[in-house]
Amino acid sequence: MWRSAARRSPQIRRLLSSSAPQAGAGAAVPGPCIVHKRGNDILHDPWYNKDTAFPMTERDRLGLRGLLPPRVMSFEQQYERFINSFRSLENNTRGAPDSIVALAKWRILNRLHDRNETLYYRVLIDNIKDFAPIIYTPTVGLVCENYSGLFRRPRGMYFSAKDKGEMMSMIYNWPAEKVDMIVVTDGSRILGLGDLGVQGIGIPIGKLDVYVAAAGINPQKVLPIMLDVGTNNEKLLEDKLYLGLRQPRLEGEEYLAVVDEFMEAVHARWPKAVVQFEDFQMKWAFETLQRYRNRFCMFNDDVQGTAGVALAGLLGAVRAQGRPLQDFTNQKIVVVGAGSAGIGVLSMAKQSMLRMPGIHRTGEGHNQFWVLDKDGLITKTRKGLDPAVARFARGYGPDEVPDLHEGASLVEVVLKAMKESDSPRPAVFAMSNPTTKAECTPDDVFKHVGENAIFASGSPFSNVSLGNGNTGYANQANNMYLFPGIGLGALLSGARHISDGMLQAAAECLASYITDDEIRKGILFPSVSSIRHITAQVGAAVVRAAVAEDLAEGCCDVGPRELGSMSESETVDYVARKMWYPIYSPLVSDK
Ligand SMILES: NC(=O)c1ccc[n+]([C@@H]2O[C@H](COP(=O)([O-])OP(=O)(O)OC[C@H]3O[C@@H](n4cnc5c(N)ncnc54)[C@H](O)[C@@H]3O)[C@@H](O)[C@H]2O)c1
Ligand SMILES: O=C(O)C[C@H](O)C(=O)O
Ligand SMILES: [Mg+2]
Repeated sequence: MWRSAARRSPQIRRLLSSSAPQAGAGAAVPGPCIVHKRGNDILHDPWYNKDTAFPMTERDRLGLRGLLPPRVMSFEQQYERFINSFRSLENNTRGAPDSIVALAKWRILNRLHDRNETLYYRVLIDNIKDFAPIIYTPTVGLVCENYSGLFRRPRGMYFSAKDKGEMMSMIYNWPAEKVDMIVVTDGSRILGLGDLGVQGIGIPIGKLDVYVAAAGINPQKVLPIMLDVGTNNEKLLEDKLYLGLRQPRLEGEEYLAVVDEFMEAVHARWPKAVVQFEDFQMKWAFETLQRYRNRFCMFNDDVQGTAGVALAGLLGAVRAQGRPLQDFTNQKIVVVGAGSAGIGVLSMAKQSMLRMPGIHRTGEGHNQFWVLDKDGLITKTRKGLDPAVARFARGYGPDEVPDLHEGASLVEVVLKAMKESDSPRPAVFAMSNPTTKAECTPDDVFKHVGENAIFASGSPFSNVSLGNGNTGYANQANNMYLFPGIGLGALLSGARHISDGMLQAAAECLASYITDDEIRKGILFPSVSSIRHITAQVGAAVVRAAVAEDLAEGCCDVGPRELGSMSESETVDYVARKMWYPIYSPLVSDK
């Protein structure tokens, strides 16, 4: 039933294998790179720095002779040296509290990032499964919580409420001439940790590291951004070390004026940059998405990226039950949390159901969704509902469960709404991040729901041994499987904006990635180790959808007509070839 053409293409596998030097680089021997500086300035620039790997000829050319120890190390030796020190750190911190170990690992990677980007991104790409939990979820949450204390040097840009009227010129302070990918937050809802104000900058940094590792976006062309409009976090406001504005958050028109000015400034300098909104509290997540999505090439990852990943997981759960995909329209779905993620998931699930062949429902009369927030089940009697949530409130109708009331608890909803469920494989997705905020663990699920359950979580967990040699799979349902491909596809297609069709194509591509055999075992998502391969597929699906909808304007010297004439596999090859790959280039000084 399900094609996995993507997986079976040996040509693409070869092209993208992360150990091959030509992977995504387009050439085994890199071309020279012109550098506008000399001597120590080069050693202190992580983009050009090669540490002890500068060959003697280059040391002479660039005024480096004598500034480094005489021995020239190879890239492979430097790589091994780093991995060895990382492994000794692991050994030396065994038994220490988890948070201490996590921060120590983050520090060693962060120091390499500050010093030598080529080596940093290569170790990240090659070890993405081990290192993603450090530079991304869950450790990035801990880093954000402790950001003001951990701060050593800035990364990215900071626009604050005090910069009103200045942003159009400030944007030119960024040293890179070209920026392709921006991730911006206002720090108001950092993972499940709440309002962390300026400290939320760790999230755009982590997301963009994933962009480089997964989508091969050139790290010189990424820009993490913090919009500091204040914080309502009392603890931070009182913290003497807090590095952000010590004022309550701007609200209403004042808030929107800051975001408007920022978006105009970005657009003026880099009209083709893709902007990803990340970790905005719900009201602003929806409002800014509506406000900008038809004017700029932007998307909200928590609403739209998450929705696609959850949809791929839900479709996988239908397949795991041995049912045809159309059966998705009969699945009962309970969503706990009526925020940007939960409502995003429901909207996309509903859209996908309505697109299924033979489905002509308007959605009003047919409702197999139950949504709860911190006050329990949401019904139409709830006062002051956000319009985005109101669409999913329970009311009265043929599909209503008569004895479920406003504010009913999760236990009541599951026991009553699911009473008649005949699902042989119930699926539980504990999507909240970081690990400490997960709704439940895989151990809980396989113990209480049964061995046939299907489990996924936002933060990584280990698989569970079920006895008799069987494994309960702990899938990671994280938007990292989609946002890199959405951003890359939007960039390479030169899309004017990011449409629902492009997002749907991304989700369907991810859903079709997994084979029937894997699905039967309860594996819903591929291993994070294949993230570059997945992203090439997702990116290509997004490019093709943009072309089909006539939204593509092309990128660099590849116009919409050429994109449109590419076959499916040629599009994947094209996307893969566009990926940057870390390799030392010969440096030539123009000074
Ligand atoms: N796995 C992923 O890829 C992914 C993507 C996006 C968000 N998330 C995570 O999902 C969580 C929610 O994100 P969001 O953007 O929807 O946040 P949000 O702040 O917009 O919404 C949170 C919602 O949860 C509800 N809630 C809080 N405590 C609750 C409780 N005890 N019981 C029931 N409902 C409760 C709130 O009422 C609100 O409706 C966060 O932890 C975030 O990190 C994960
Ligand atoms: O950052 C993540 O790991 C996923 C998601 O964007 C979140 O906000 O939790
Ligand atoms: Mg997020």
